[in-house]
Amino acid sequence: MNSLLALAGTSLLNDGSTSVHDLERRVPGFSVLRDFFKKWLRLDVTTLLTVAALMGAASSGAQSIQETGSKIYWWIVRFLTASISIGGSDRLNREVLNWLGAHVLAKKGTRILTASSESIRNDAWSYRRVSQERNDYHHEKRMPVQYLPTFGTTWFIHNRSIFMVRRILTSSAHYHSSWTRTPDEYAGAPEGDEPLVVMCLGRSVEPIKRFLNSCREFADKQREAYITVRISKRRYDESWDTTILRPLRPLETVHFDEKIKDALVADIENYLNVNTRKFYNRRGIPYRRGFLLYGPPGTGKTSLSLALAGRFGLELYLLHMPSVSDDAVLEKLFTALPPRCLVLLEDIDAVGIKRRTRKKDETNSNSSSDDDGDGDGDKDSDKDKEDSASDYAQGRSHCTLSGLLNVLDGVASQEGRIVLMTSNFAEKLDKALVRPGRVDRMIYLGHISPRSSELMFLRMYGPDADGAAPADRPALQLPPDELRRLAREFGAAIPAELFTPAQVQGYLLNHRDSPFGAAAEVDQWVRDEVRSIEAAKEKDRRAAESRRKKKRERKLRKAKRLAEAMQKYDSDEDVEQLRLQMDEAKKRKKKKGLLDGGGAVVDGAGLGSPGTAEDPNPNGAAGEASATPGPVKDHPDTNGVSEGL
Ligand SMILES: Nc1ncnc2c1ncn2[C@@H]1O[C@H](COP(=O)(O)OP(=O)(O)OP(=O)(O)O)[C@@H](O)[C@H]1O
Repeated sequence: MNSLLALAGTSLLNDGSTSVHDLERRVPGFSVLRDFFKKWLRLDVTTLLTVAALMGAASSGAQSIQETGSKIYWWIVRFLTASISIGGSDRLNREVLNWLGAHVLAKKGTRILTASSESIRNDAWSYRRVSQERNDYHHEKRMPVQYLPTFGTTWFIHNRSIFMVRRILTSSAHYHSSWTRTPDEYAGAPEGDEPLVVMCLGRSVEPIKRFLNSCREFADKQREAYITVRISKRRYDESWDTTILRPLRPLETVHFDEKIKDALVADIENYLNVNTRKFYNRRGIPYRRGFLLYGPPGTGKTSLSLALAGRFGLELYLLHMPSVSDDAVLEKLFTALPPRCLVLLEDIDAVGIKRRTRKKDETNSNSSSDDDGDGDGDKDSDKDKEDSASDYAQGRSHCTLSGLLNVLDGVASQEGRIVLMTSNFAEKLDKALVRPGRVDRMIYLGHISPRSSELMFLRMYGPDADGAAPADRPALQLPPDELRRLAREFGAAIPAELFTPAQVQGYLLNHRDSPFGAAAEVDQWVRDEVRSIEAAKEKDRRAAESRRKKKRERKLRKAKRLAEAMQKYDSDEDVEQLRLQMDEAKKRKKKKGLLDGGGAVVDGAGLGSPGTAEDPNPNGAAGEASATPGPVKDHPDTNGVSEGL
């Protein structure tokens, strides 16, 4: 086709008739085509081809001019500017873009932008919580739409220097744009991981370094009102791939025993002190600190962790243990932690519980299963299969306890970080996990006290932190004395150690616009809640009773079967033979049990197994904790932190 156009092009410049002849010679059938066009469409094909050829020549001329221009441009750029490039995944990349969004794009009236409704992805809480509902969403703030530079170059003046920032297109949008010749900025939206090149007119990189510092300072200021939470969202990815900003939560808004709170804050303050690090290093002690926050759901374990991160200006690295696929992933995530940060391991009891519980069950039901000898092994293996299928479905952790212990204080474990672990079932935790060095303090967060309920009431209806009336509810401006009186009444109506703070908060939220209503209806609410708690207890009691009854019946049936079998043996030899057979069956079963349950998981006496024969520590601190929801002892080797709301 190109040669045809070239030939046709020459035809206009040379003598027309010889060229047509030439064309006919080179393209057989050309004259037939020409006659057809002439007769039916009244068009002269030769002229059409000539015009097209001229346009092609002009375009390739323009292309080569463009290429030359581009070469000259880059030569000048290289000669006249200094530059620093920033990788797509570097945090600085995002900080530069944010700075440009706030300082350049908004002011310069740029016409080609990219928009994001989540300046930083905000979907960390989307992973499944298996056991309970959260009531935490009132803290979430909707992110305003943020406008950022799109692909290409943004130029601006900063501190009297001329800067250019190029956002480089690397993704599949490039393929489309080069294929369709669409300019990059119209071909697709940046995905957020495009590299940047920051250029500055002049031959020194110093102005760029200063500019990058400004971007960092600006980002720090923006962050002051937020906590940065980093999570690993993709199940089989080993990086902290998602960052979310959560509004700062003051420690005062997490209600529990003030003395314990102060002790905890002082402990962390002391740990973060530069002299403490030196102290640890000089004495060869690994510089790490671990805390276990435990108690029923909805008592503030997560809220306290977020508040502590805000209080100490630390980034929070959050791992929901049931979502961690295996030890290798856990190890890679821990290796990627920065030296100074707060790591929150949620629902730590999900690790290694299954094996322990199973083993315990086996021990408890040893005698009955021994007597059985009736193919329980098959049932066990079926149950194993069921369990792992359900693990898979529910996203339960496949990490082993030894894997977890290894990342907590193994050789490769990062120093200088604080680990907070949360658990609803501290009694199921292995002793190896909660030993000092891994867990230095255990803090029980329990049911709410009348005093904490009173404070929660004040927080709900009082003025905002800056002393202003609640901005969204200006009508709700109670005189301070009136507010305090209502809060006292409310607190007095809440029975001690019965409700979780989340329950009380839920009630108050339902009366968000009516402090008088909240105070007036609280007695009725308490009565209703107590009734439903008692109904639930009664239901549990009946279910337990029915389980016990069934177990008794099973045992009776077995005893009957045994007695019947015994009647068939009338000599001492027969009875002896029967005894030997039973012993043999018992041994077989024991051996099988050992093979099934042995070795993979480090087992230990649970915190909450006071008084069992195997438990070397029948009075273990958390054993008491689990037995009663009241104040609980601290780790025996640490200054006692015990807590009751
Ligand atoms: N001690 C508390 N003080 C103030 N608010 C609380 C407290 N405990 C819980 N809440 C409120 O209840 C909700 C749930 O709290 P949070 O998620 O911190 O509980 P949790 O103990 O971590 O629960 P889970 O064990 O289910 O993870 C939050 O909205 C929080 O504000």
